[in-house]
Amino acid sequence: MINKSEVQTEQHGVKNNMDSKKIVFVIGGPGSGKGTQCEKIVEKYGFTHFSSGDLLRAEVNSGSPQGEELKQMMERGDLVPMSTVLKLIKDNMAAHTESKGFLVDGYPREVQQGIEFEQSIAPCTFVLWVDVAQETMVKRLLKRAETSGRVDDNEETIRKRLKTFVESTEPVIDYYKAQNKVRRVDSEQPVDDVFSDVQNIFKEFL
Ligand SMILES: Nc1ccn([C@H]2C[C@H](O)[C@@H](COP(=O)(O)OP(=O)(O)OP(=O)(O)O)O2)c(=O)n1
Ligand SMILES: Nc1nc2c(ncn2[C@@H]2O[C@H](COP(=O)(O)OP(=O)(O)O)[C@@H](O)[C@H]2O)c(=O)[nH]1
Ligand SMILES: [Mg+2]
Repeated sequence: MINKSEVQTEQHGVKNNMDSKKIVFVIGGPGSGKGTQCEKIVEKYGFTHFSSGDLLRAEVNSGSPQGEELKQMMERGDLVPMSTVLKLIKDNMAAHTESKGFLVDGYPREVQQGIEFEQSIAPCTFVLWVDVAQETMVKRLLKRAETSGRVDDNEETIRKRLKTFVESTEPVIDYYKAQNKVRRVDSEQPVDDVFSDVQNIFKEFL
C-alpha cells in the first residue's frame, strides 16, 4: 500500500526534476508544421517530443472506454478535458526524467491548461509559435489527408479545428507574449528555412 506522502513525494519528485529542464510549448494551428519542426529539433538537440494529439490518438487506438469518448470529441474538432491531456503528458514526462528538454507539441490549447501545467509541473522556458495563414493550413492538411489516415483531416473537421484554434488557443499566445516568452517562426517558408529560424531561437535559450 503506497502511503500519501510517498505519492506526494513521487509527484513532487517529478516537479523538482523538471526545474532544471528546458520545457518548450510548441503552439500553432492544425497543419502549421509543429510536428515537422519538432522532428528536426529532436534530431539536433535530443529533446523528448510529446505530441499531445499523438498521445490522445494512442489512447483512442488502445480501445479503452475513455479512448472511445476522446475519439468522438476529436472527430468533432473539439478540445478534450484538460485533466485528461495533462495526465497523459505528466505520465510521459515522469517516464523521461533523464531527458535534458521537452517539446510539448500542441499543448496548451487554452490559457487555463498552461496555468495548470506550470503550477503542477514547471514553468515553460519559452513558447515556439509556428505561425502560418489559415488557408495554408487547410491546403496542407487536405494534402496530408491523402496519407495521414487521420479521421480529423477532412475539410469540415479542419474548419472546426481552425475555429477552435482561433477561439481557444490564440489567447494562449497573447498570454505568454505578455511574459515575453513567445518566439514566432514564419512557417510559410520551406521546411529547412523555418528550421534555420528555429535554431536561431534555440541559441537564445540553450
Ligand atoms: N492538448 C490537446 C491536444 C489535442 N487535442 C485534440 C484536439 C485536436 O484537434 C486533436 C488532434 O491534436 P493534434 O495536435 O494532433 O492536431 P492539431 O489539431 O494540432 O493538428 P496537427 O497535428 O495537424 O497540428 O486532439 C486536445 O483536445 N488537446
Ligand atoms: N511548405 C511547407 N510545408 C510544411 C512545412 N511544415 C510542414 N509542412 C507540411 O504541412 C503538413 C502539416 O505539417 P505537420 O508537421 O503535420 O503540422 P502540425 O499539424 O502542426 O503538426 C505536412 O504534410 C507537411 O508536409 C513548412 O515549413 N513548409
Ligand atoms: Mg501535429
